[in-house]
Order: sequence, then C-alpha cells, then structure tokens
Amino acid sequence: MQVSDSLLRELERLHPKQRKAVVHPGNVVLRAGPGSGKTHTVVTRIAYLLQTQISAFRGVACITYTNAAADEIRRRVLRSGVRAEGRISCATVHAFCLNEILRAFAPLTRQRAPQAGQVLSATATQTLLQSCFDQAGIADLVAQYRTAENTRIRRAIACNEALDTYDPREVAAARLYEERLIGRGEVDFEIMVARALNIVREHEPVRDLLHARFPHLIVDEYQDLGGVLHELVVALRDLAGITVFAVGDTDQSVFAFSGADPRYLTALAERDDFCDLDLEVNYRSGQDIITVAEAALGTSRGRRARDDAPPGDVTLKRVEGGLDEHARLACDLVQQAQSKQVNLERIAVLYPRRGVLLDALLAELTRRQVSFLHERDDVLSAGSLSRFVQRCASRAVTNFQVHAAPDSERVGMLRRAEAQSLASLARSLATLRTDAQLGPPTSRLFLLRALQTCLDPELPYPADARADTWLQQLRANLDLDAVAESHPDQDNIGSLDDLADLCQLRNLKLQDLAQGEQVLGKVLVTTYHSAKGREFNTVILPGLLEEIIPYDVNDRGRWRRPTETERAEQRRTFYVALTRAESTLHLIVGPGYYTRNGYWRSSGPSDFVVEMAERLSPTTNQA
Ligand SMILES: Nc1ncnc2c1ncn2[C@@H]1O[C@H](COP(=O)(O)OP(=O)(O)OP(=O)(O)O)[C@@H](O)[C@H]1O
Repeated sequence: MQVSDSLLRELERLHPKQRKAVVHPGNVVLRAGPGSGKTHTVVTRIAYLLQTQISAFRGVACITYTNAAADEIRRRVLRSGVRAEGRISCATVHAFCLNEILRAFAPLTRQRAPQAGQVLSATATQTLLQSCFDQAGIADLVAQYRTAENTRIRRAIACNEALDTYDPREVAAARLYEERLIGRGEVDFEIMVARALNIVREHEPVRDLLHARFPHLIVDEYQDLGGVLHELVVALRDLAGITVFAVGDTDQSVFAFSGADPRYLTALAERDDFCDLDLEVNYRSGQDIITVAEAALGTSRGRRARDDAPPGDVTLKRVEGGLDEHARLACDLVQQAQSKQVNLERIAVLYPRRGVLLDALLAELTRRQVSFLHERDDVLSAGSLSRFVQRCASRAVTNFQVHAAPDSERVGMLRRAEAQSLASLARSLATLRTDAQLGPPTSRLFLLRALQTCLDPELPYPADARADTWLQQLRANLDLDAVAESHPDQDNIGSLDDLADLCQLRNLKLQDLAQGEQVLGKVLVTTYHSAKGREFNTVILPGLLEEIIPYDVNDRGRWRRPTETERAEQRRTFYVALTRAESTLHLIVGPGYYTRNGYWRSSGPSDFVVEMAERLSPTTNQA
C-alpha cells in the first residue's frame, strides 16, 4: 500500500527516533518525557498503519486514559487525511472492554452484555461499598474516601497479587462487593476489565476474531493504567498475537492511589519481543521551563528543548498576604499575558485540588470579569451522555464565535478552537444509540443533519443564550431521552434531567455547558490532574504553599500529612502542571493562608518550590 504525500511529509518532519517508533514493524514501548511528541507519534503511527499495513476491513484499537484524549487522537488521525472512518477504535479502557469485547462477543461467550442501567454510577458504587463495609464490621470507614483503596485491592485480587499490605477487613469488603455486584447482575468499570481479561484468556475464537479486527493495539498513558489492563495487554500480545505499541512516562504517573503502577510499563520494556525507545527532545517548552520542571521533580532527566526554541520565561513571585492576594496576582498575570497578545484560551490557571485556593481564584476572576472556563467536572452530571451534550455546547458556542468574528479573523478559527466536527459528534451519538440498543438511524446522514440543525443554524445561538432552552431543543431534535432511558450506564439515565434542573437552578448560559472543552476567549481554570496531556502558552500556578501542595490526605475520616509515597505522587502531579507551559510559567508563593473557618495558617511556601529553588537559583527571577 502507498503512503500519501501528506503522510510522507509528516514522516519527514519527525525526529528520527519518532519515525523509528512509527514504522517499527513489531511491538514498541515508547517511554519519553513531557512534550516529547508521544501523542504526535501515536497519531502518526495510527495513520501510517491504516495507510500501509491494515486492509480496509481491519482497524487499529487505541486505548487512552480519558475520553478527552480518545477524542483528541481520533480527531487528529482523521485530520491527517487518512481514511480511517470505522477503522479506528479509540476509547478508554472501560469503553474498549465493554464495546469491543463484552458486547461484541456476548453471543460467543454467552455472557449477556450490560443492559439498561446495569453499569453502576459512582454514587451507586459508593452506596454498595458502604453496605459492604457495614457487613465486614468496618462501618466507621466512609466509602467515599476508600473507593481508591477498594479499587487497588480488587485489582490486586484480579492479578493474584499479595494482599498482605491491605487491611484484611477491607479485603473482605472488596470480595463481598464483587459477590454482591455479580449477584445483582450489575457491573462497574473494574469488573468490566477483569471480565474482558477472562474472556480473552478463555475463548480462543474471541482472540482470533480480535486479532482479525485489530492486528495492532496502541495504549497511551500506560503508566496510569492498572495491573488488570496490563494483563489484558499481555494476553492480547501473547495469546492473540496482536502487535502492541505502549506509550508512557513514569515521571507523569499520577494515579498510583488507585492501583496504577509504572512498573507495568517497565515490565513491557524489558521484554525481548519489545523495542524500547526513548525521545529526548521536548518540542513544547523552552529550556528554562524544562530545567525548572526537572528541578521540581528532583531528578535530572537531561531533556532538552528543540534547537530553535526560545528559553521561555519563568518567574517566582511572592505575595505578602493570603490566598486572596494570590488570586489577585494570578488575575494581573492573566491580564499581562493578554496585553502581550496571548489568546485567553492559551492561558491556564492551575490548582492542585478544590478548597480555599479555588474559592479565592473563582471569586477574584468573577469580580474582575475575566472571561474564564472552570472545569467543574463534579457539578455537571457525569457520564457519556452528559459529556456528549457538553461537546455539542462547545461546538455551538464556537460556531457563534466564528459567526460573530470579523471576516479577517474567521480563517482557521474552528481549527484554533479545536471545535468538535459534526462528523465526530455524529459518530459519538451513533455509539450512544448502539450502546442503548436503539438501532441505527434511518440514514447515515440523518444524525449529521439533525446535529447541523441544532448546532450550526444560520443564526447561531449566542454563547450567553439560556442553556435550558437550548438543551430542550437538543434533547428533542436528537431524541436523546430515548438514549438516556435504555443506556446501560446508570450515569446516563437521569443525566439529562439533572442537566436541565441545573441549567434552571443556576440560570446557566450555553457557554457554561461547554465544560471540559476548549472555548475561544476563555482562560482555563482546572486541576493539575486535568491539565495532563494538554499545553498552554502561559501557565500560572498560584497558592504554592505547604499544606496546599503537598496537601493533606483524608485517611479514614482524619486528615494527615502525606506519606513519602503520596508525597512523591503529588510531586509528579506538580511536575505535570509545570510541564504544560510552552513559553511562560508563573509560580506564586507566600507566607500562608486563611482556612475556611478564618484561621490563619503560617504554612510558608511549598517545600516543592523551596527544594526546586535551592537546586537552581540562577534560572528563576525573584520578583
Ligand atoms: N517532530 C516534531 N516537530 C515539531 N513539533 C513536534 C514534533 N513532535 C511533537 N511536536 C509538537 O510538540 C508538542 C508536544 O507534543 P505531544 O503533545 O505529542 O507531546 P507528549 O509527549 O504527548 O506530551 P505530554 O506527555 O506532556 O502530554 C505538540 O505541540 C506537538 O505538535
């Protein structure tokens, strides 16, 4: 098969090591630092495989950590000009296991795929776990704070790992939890992966069919995936003969609290049948930003910026008061960046987790009328249907912005906003309908046309239009209530009503629904965790105070300082936040903060920053 001109040009632009990873015929482990082009390499490899090695009837499966990452990779592959329609399955671990294994092979395995409402929501999971704690004699534990530990234990059980480091009563509760789940005919995300693993191990025809459909499997962010997924990947490699391309960065491992472990990536890399590759150039950040980030990590990896990259600008600022002052300075810095012609959507203000810092930031941004987008993923209902609505809102808002812009600015605006294409939304809607067993629409164009009517009308909805009326129309035109009613995910069942209630209760505007999506003209305010995989011209990190980062951990209802392991993970999260910056990075420290009860805590600057500054005082400009 022939390589297209555009792909040839892309291959030429790659670093020789990236190119080697793209065209390597066998299994690959690609371990590389932030901004080194891992995602870029993944996208090019998928395009290359689809164009040169995989016939029109077969495809590539790509597993990512988040839905956003899956959407992003799919969008970029389609944009590369390769005919990938229907030949790329890009999904999270759970969606892959559910759709490509449990559901696809239900007739062969005689295991019924989850039906309407049988995939437990997060709240239902916690209720079930709490009742198991009660039965196991540990009623004093609060399920909300032990969910990650429960996941860790269940993963260890599924992988036959030693359980002696866990509280035996929690192990008993975890076993009870699974028994009850199975007894009720329900599933949760963990059990879907474990079931998929068993099916692959026990059913040879499933393995053959999987190999026939997906001769290549790509797994992104491997360091954040747990042991069960690792065993699934090994089974797909060793038993089904699927070629594996695993990508990750152990320094960016930030989900160990729920059983993820970078050693699985190392284990793959050490195998003789895998080619272990590294990339050392950081294409995103200037050298000063890279140096500061490595100092914060505490380990010099010797990564370097590309030759022509400006060094970047790193400032460490100190305020004399509490978090209100951090927030004021953060807003000043946003405005300063804006005055240097940096588009607002290229600026991110990042915080480690919710609390007093976020309260102060939101209050100040609102007071100053800075246009910002806060990813309140906990406020809008969870689930794929709610996410679909949010993506539609993002498309509608962007369409309005393009419509309202002067002619000279319109060119490339949709691309700059990375707005959802109607085709990608139509595909997501088709998947939602299939999952809900609603059957295909009357014609392939039906969904596209319905979406176009809702999202790209001749007179677009203004971004500040009332969200409730817009949502009402979307629900009716796309028949979303039918999806909600019979979808297997409990999260989806009440999500439209929840969204509608929220829109009315809070008087939300259309742009407020465009959560988690890039919206032009808005500064992004989000957590260090959610910033993973993304990049911004300017990154501002206020509230770098001890107790805020590293922060205290809730252990069985009591707050305590993090253990060494937890501290190391928090340090990696901080490193992830620092490495999102392309050209400007602002760090803000101070003497302390007021708690929500109004007590002053003289916590002082974050240890992470103090240690970092000690390692490299000359690079950082003291303001
Ligand atoms: N060979 C290359 N030439 C020029 N730019 C590149 C090259 N490879 C990647 N880039 C650019 O570098 C930036 C970072 O790439 P990418 O997001 O793929 O890195 P990553 O390794 O996935 O980062 P992270 O782990 O931090 O999420 C992107 O803007 C990408 O377009």
